[in-house]
Amino acid sequence: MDLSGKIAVVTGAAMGIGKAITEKLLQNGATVVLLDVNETAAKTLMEDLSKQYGQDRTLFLSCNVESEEQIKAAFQKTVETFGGINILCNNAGILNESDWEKTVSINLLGVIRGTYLALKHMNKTSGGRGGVIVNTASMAGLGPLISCPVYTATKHGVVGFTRAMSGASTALGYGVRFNVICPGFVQTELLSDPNSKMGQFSHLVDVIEQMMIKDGTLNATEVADSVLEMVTDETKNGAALMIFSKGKQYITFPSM
Ligand SMILES: NC(=O)C1=CN([C@@H]2O[C@H](COP(=O)(O)OP(=O)(O)OC[C@H]3O[C@@H](n4cnc5c(N)ncnc54)[C@H](O)[C@@H]3O)[C@@H](O)[C@H]2O)C=CC1
Ligand SMILES: CCCCC/C=C\C=C\C(=O)C/C=C\C/C=C\CCCC(=O)O
Repeated sequence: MDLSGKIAVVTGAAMGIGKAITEKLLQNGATVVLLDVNETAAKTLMEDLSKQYGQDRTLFLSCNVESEEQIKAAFQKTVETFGGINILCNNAGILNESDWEKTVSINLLGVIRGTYLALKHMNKTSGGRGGVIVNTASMAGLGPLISCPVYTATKHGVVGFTRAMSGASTALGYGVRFNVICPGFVQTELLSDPNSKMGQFSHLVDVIEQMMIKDGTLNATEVADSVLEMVTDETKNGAALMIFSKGKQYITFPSM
């Protein structure tokens, strides 16, 4: 899939992995709409991006993925400005075991909200042009991060939702591919101040630190390379890609 002229929407685009995905898609010719709640970080990034890629290749819209109304308005604005949506990266996520309902609302419900609302514009059976949706899960979507049970649950949910949507989209002729990335530890803000984020499980931080030392860490650009692969490789549908510091591997799930 050639990305020139393609319209991509990235959630949680102002920082970390979302920022790296945005830059990767721009480098490869796409136009990118950045959605985020952090207006300060987004505005600084936008100044940079418009200098590098031109004002007409990017648009920032303040959008909280907890709000159906805000996502709907952001997609509507995207379609009015650029004519459609070809690519959606549901990437926004947090780690907060104390406010675990917010973690579910952003990490899992945000992906579901984003997907259903984007399909209204992308689904070929309702006048859309088809395309691809790539969701950001985590290695914690495949195995337990013991200090973060709710984060783990949301990421398992994202993996399951993506795979089921891939099957549904194929069966119903939506023309939309669905893939999911499962990165290991990535050097971003999400890893900062773990004690405060793990709530009642903060005494397990040492165990996670040992895991991190053993497994190593990725940088966000390495993760974005994998997103690009899943966007452009049209043979990938329903794929889950594990990304770790020593390489990457597509997951084989038991057949049902
Ligand atoms: N950093 C890591 O070790 C790993 C992160 N991930 C996942 O990658 C995704 C991105 O995380 P990072 O870049 O690491 O974190 P980050 O904290 O650096 O960036 C997250 C971005 O999402 C935005 N955001 C947060 N809540 C939002 C909301 N309600 N609506 C819209 N935007 C919102 C933030 O403002 C920020 O720009 C998350 O889904 C995370 O779970 C997955 C595996 C490992
Ligand atoms: C210094 C403490 C770091 C705190 C960790 C914070 C965030 C982690 C975010 C992730 O998405 C974690 C990524 C990878 C590890 C997850 C699970 C590993 C389980 C895999 C297994 O062994 O089965």
